[in-house]
Amino acid sequence: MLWMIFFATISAALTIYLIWAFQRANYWRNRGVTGPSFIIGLGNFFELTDRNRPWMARLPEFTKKFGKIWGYQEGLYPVMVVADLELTQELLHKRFEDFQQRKGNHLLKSNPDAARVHLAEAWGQRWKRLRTIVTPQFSNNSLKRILPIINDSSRHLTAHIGKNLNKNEHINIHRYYQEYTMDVIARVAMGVKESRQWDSEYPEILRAIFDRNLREPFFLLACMMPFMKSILTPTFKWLSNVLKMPASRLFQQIETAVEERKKLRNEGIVTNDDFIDLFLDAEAEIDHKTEGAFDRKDVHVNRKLTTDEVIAQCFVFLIAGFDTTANTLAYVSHFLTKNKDVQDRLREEIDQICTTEEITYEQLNELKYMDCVTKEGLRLHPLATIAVSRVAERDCEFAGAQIEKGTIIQVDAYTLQKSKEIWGEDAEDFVPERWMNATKEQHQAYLPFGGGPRMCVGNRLAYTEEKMALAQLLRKYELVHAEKPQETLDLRGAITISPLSVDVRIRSRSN
Ligand code: HEM
Repeated sequence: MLWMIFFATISAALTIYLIWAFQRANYWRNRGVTGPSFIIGLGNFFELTDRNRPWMARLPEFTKKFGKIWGYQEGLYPVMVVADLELTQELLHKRFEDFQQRKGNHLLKSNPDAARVHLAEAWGQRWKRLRTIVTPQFSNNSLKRILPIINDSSRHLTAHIGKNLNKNEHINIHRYYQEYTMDVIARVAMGVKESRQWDSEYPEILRAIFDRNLREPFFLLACMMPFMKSILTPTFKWLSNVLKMPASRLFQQIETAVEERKKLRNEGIVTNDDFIDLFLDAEAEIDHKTEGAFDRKDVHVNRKLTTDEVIAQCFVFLIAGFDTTANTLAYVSHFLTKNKDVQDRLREEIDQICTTEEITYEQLNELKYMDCVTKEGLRLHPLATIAVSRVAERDCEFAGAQIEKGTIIQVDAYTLQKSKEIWGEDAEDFVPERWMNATKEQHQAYLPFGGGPRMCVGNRLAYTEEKMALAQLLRKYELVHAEKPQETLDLRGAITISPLSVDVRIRSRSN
């Protein structure tokens, strides 16, 4: 009898689920939006999680086929892709109140009122408060204050790379950049006292986080059964603590660092001037309770960050500061080995402007051709565009379709950044000079850091690190391609997009 009740309950639940999944499968068709075919319930899950064929870099294939507006499914979550400049402006800038949050990981995204919410996943009033507190840490003054650290870490990077000088074998320079960006962010955010390139466990932990396989049962179930999230997420987090998975190891390390710092501060010992200290001291200047657009009456708003919030912000900065900037440097290095004329011109500019051993903030700002080179690298490889997405706050109209609250809109930045309509016939080529006379439309179509109020908060830190590393490296060495030049790079990743390897030989300067 009990068995019968059990089977009847399971069959009823399965039938209800299937009816619902079938209905969700028609979400885009009912709205007249086309897109690739998918498996009911799973959606395009297997394409999205294929690390060997990064989904974001594949969006242009489908945009070409289905046009500038199309739809796909992440399990049962409907996603609209837009590759249209006006719609992108509308999404990111003009209709911020309708589209405040970005997509996030369906399994791990925290509840907005959870204790450990970080800036990238918060929304509403909580986001506004965090953003107000965090933004000053990336101002000109703050960047000037941390410049000696960036200078020092980039000199260590140059020394490490220099060990391969004039050798015949090539190195994968991407790994060196990962050590460098981790070094900078660990020193700036976590108060690590001195450079620890090739002697820190952080890069390994971070690599494991980015390289993790998203085709895991928990993530699959979270996509297929959003209603199970309240069980799946805590179970997964508990398991990852027990199994000491990389993200939870990182959280534990940050937790220890923050607790130790609090103890020292309580004893009156002033230690660092890093993000931990700044966040422990931070207070928002505005009382956001009074801001209508972000008012969520049931949320208790405190102007000081809690310890959990400090830990969460440090976590997101380590994650965001490590991989993105290292990838960017690796892509640019690839282009510099392929375009010797660009490398020579850049070195000339560096020689003219960076005349002192310690490179200053003002000198970095004067490197105009460097600006063009770094921008052009990010134009061709925007690498983090998965974050340029928004979620509808309410049922509303977008791109001519009536969409439901919770619908995800993903910008196809790869198409916009390589569109011949916008960039001309040489859109696919590496031409830094184009940035000297870039049009308004081109600036709008340049989205490696997203756009609008949620644009990447760390973009100026990323540019500063990148320019400093290239200036230090190129004034000493020449980057030459491996014996067998890489025409194109093998791309990998389901979150950000990384080159599998960027093979470079290091030579003494020829001039
Ligand atoms: C080349 C390097 C980088 C790239 C390409 C990049 C890219 C992005 C993108 C595309 C977004 C989403 C923007 C949007 O939704 O409109 C974002 C957000 C964010 N980035 Fe970056 N990023 C980089 C470096 C950094 C660094 C160095 C940090 C901090 C140390 C950082 C911290 C963040 C944070 C906290 C957010 C969330 C902002 C918010 O939601 O208010 N990023 N980044």
